[in-house]
Amino acid sequence: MTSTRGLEGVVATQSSISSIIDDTLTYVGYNIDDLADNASFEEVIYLLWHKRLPKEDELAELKQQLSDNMSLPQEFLNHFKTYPIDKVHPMSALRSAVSLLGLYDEKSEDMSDEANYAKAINLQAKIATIVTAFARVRKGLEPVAPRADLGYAANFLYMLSGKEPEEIEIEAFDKALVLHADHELNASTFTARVCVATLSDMYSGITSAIGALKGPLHGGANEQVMKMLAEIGSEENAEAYIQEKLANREKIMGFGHRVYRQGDPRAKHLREMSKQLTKLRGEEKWYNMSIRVEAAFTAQKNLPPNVDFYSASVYHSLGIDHDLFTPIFAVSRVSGWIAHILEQYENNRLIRPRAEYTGPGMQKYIPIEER
Ligand SMILES: CC(=O)SCCNC(=O)CCNC(=O)[C@H](O)C(C)(C)COP(=O)(O)OP(=O)(O)OC[C@H]1O[C@@H](n2cnc3c(N)ncnc32)[C@H](O)[C@@H]1OP(=O)(O)O
Ligand SMILES: O=C([O-])CC(=O)C(=O)O
Repeated sequence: MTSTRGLEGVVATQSSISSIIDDTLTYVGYNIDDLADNASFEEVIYLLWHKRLPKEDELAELKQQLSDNMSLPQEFLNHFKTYPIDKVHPMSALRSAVSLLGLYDEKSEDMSDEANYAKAINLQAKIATIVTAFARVRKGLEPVAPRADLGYAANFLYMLSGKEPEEIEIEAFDKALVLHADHELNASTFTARVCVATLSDMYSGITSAIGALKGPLHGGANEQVMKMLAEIGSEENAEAYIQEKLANREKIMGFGHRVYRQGDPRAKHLREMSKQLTKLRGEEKWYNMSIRVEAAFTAQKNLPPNVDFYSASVYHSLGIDHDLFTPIFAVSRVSGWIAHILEQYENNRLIRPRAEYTGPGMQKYIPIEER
């Protein structure tokens, strides 16, 4: 029995949700470039959950269901406010809050299709409210209630700032949500599938997935990218900074990928968005710095930027706190996690691989006084 480090190249399941073939990403057969340019996040949610694009009335119904379920129960908010949330990372708060959400759902253990769909809507709708409420409560501000007349992306930005977002902000944020929604069997999606393959409930699956997304080798990289850009500080420092990090054999966050070889197709969209938004804000330095970091890094290592690299300067330009970048990834990716959880339930088998044992051979127990 031999093992493969990090399960590289191992095909662990079948899925008809998203594919990465020859560096091309598709959701249910639609190229991500096509979706990024044309689809709204709500359309993508529908696509991932139903494996087809919605008709107008179906999309309207989904939007209504999300809107109807966005508000958090007052008891939940009261409980949430008792956390020491000014001291914790928002991904830790989100992980615990999603777990808590399960306690407020009387049907959390009901495994019928209807109950699972209701859980899907509840999670997708409320995750935006949880992240934005957290962001405000930790600053001593009251949460802002969602507005029924706003779409998902607009509502997120509105609940975060309390101000009606500009059209360009809504479009950029919506596109970022589309780009992050699903990604085949990435670490957090695999985690969600492993969890629910024991026939555990959807809240448990999403809570586990949030824990996996949090790490800096996965979704947590976007926050680290912004930290790096802030450390670099000015465009002229980019090359020297990268040289020093590489000389110390440190990883540069936002570069490299387990599956893509020529590059992550999502990065070019985020690069363009970063260019536009930093210009709009008069803060081109973040884009210019990112371009110089990319050039300096790729001149040394053949590892192109991944989805996390340019999303950092995009979210920064939208005025979002840096430690909310990964929770925003979760707000989008929960749509993909849910699709994979539903697919897992549909044709379930326990996921239980083997380990190649590398410990000592058979030993005889030695009584404690003789050791
Ligand atoms: C949404 C997402 O999850 S996208 C990924 C987000 N994560 C990051 O951006 C973190 C930085 N990148 C990385 O750590 C990696 O590229 C990963 C985790 C994404 C992929 O990792 P793996 O496929 O396991 O590759 P692994 O980490 O083994 O790297 C292979 C080699 O490339 C190097 N390498 C990979 N990524 C980087 C990087 N970002 N900076 C410097 N070197 C790197 C490694 O040091 C290693 O070199 P070595 O063979 O000389 O030791
Ligand atoms: O697929 C991966 O390993 C990581 C990734 O890019 C994602 O989850 O979007």
